[in-house]
Amino acid sequence: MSTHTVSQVTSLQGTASVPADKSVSHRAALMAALADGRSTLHGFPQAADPQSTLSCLRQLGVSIETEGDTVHIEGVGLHGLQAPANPIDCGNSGTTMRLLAGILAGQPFESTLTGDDSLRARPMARIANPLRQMDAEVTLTGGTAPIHLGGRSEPLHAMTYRLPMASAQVKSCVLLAGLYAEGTTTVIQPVPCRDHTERMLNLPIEVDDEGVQHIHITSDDDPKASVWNPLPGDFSSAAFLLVAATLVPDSEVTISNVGLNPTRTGLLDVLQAMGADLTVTDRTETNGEPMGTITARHAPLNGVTVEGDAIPNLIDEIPVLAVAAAASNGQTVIRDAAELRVKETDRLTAIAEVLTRLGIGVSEQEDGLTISGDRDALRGTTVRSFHDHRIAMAAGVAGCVARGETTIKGADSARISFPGFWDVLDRLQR
Ligand SMILES: O=C(O)C1=C[C@@H](OP(=O)(O)O)[C@@H](O)[C@H](O)C1
Ligand SMILES: C=C(OP(=O)(O)O)C(=O)O
Repeated sequence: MSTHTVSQVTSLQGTASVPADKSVSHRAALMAALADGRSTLHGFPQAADPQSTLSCLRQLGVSIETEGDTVHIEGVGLHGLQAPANPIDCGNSGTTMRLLAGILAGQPFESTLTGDDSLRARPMARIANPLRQMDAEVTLTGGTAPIHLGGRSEPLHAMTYRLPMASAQVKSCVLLAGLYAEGTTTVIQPVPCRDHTERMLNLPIEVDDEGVQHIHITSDDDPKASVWNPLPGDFSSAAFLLVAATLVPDSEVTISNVGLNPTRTGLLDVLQAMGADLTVTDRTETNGEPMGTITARHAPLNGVTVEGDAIPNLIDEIPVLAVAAAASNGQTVIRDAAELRVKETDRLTAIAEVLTRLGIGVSEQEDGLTISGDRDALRGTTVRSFHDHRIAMAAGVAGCVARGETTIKGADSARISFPGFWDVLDRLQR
C-alpha cells in the first residue's frame, strides 16, 4: 500500500487544472456507445473509474480508440451491443455498475457485472428492485454484486418510479432501462440530484404542484453521437484544491474549465456561508453543461449546519467539507447524509477517524457528523484512507494545515478520480 506524507504548508499559489468530470465522462461514453456513429470526447480522464467504463464497453463489442486524452467511440446503436465473453469488471466504480445495469437489463443476451472488494460490498437492491418492476431478470449475490442480468427478447415494461433515495445512479439506471421499454418510463425525484443524464438525453421534465420533477423517457430518446470539446472539469476534484486554498494562509488558487452544474456545486454555497473567498468567472457551457473558472483565496471560516435537500448537491464533497469544518471556528453539523455509509467505504466513520486522529473532536451520528472546529488542534500523524479516493485526498488537505507531518496510508487511491492529485498539491506549494 502506498503512503504519502504532507507537511504543513505556508502558502498555495497558482493555477491548476483538474481531470474531466467523472459523472459526465461515464455518461458521455455510455451515450456514445449507444448512439449511431462516431463520438469524440476530448479530455477524457485517465482516472481509474471512467477508464473502467471504457473497458466495460470494449467487452460489449464497442470499438474505442484513444489518442492521448482524446477518445473516439464508434457507436453501435441502441441494439448493437454484443454479448460479453466474461463477467464485466466495473473495478471500483459504482456509477459504471449501476448505469450499465440499466442498459444491460434490456439486452437480448445475458451478462454479469462485478467489481473490486469495495464495489462488491455496496447495495445493489436499489437498482435490482426497479429493474425487476420493469420485468428485467436480475439476480444479486446477497444484495450486492456480482449482478446477473438475464437476456430477454421482449422490450421491458415501462413504469413510473418514485426514487426512494436521492441517487443519480438509481435515477440514471431506470432512465437508461427506459430506452429499452415499450411506452413512457417516468422517474419521480422528490429530492433533486445530479442531472447529467437528463441533460445529455434532453429529456422532458414536468414539475408538479409540489415542485417535484417527473422525468420522462421513451425508446425514441436514443442518444445521439456527439463531440465534447472539452468535457467539463470535475468540480468534485476541484473541491479538494478549493478547500486547501481556503484553509492555507496566504493562498490564491485558480482552476479553469470546472463544471458548474448547479446539482454539483452545493459546496460553493456552503463554503461561502462559512466565510470563504471564492470567485467564479468566465462562465460558459459545453454541450449543455455549465462550466467556468473558480478562484479561491485564503479566508477564515466559521462552522455551519448542512442538511436536507442541500446534501445530494455536495454528497461527494462531504469528506473535504468535514476537513474545512475541522479548521473552522465553532461547530459544524452535517445531517441527512446516511448515503455516505454506502460509498466506496463508510465515509462518515472514515472521515471521523481521520479527524479524530488529527486531534479534532468529532461525534458520529447515524446520518451525519458533529465537528468541533479547532484549527490549532490539528496536528499531523498517520491516518488511513480506507482505500477510498475521497478520504485519501481529504486527509491530504487536512495535512496542509495540521502541524508537522501527516502520512496518508493508501494515498494512491486518489487515482480513482484524480490521478495527479498529489503532484498538483506539491506544485502549488510556495
Ligand atoms: O450518478 C453519478 O455519477 C454519481 C452519483 C452519486 O452516487 P449516488 O447515486 O449513489 O448518490 C455520487 O456519489 C457518485 O460519485 C456519482
Ligand atoms: C461515490 C463515488 O463514485 P461511485 O459511486 O461511482 O463509485 C465517488 O466518486 O465519490
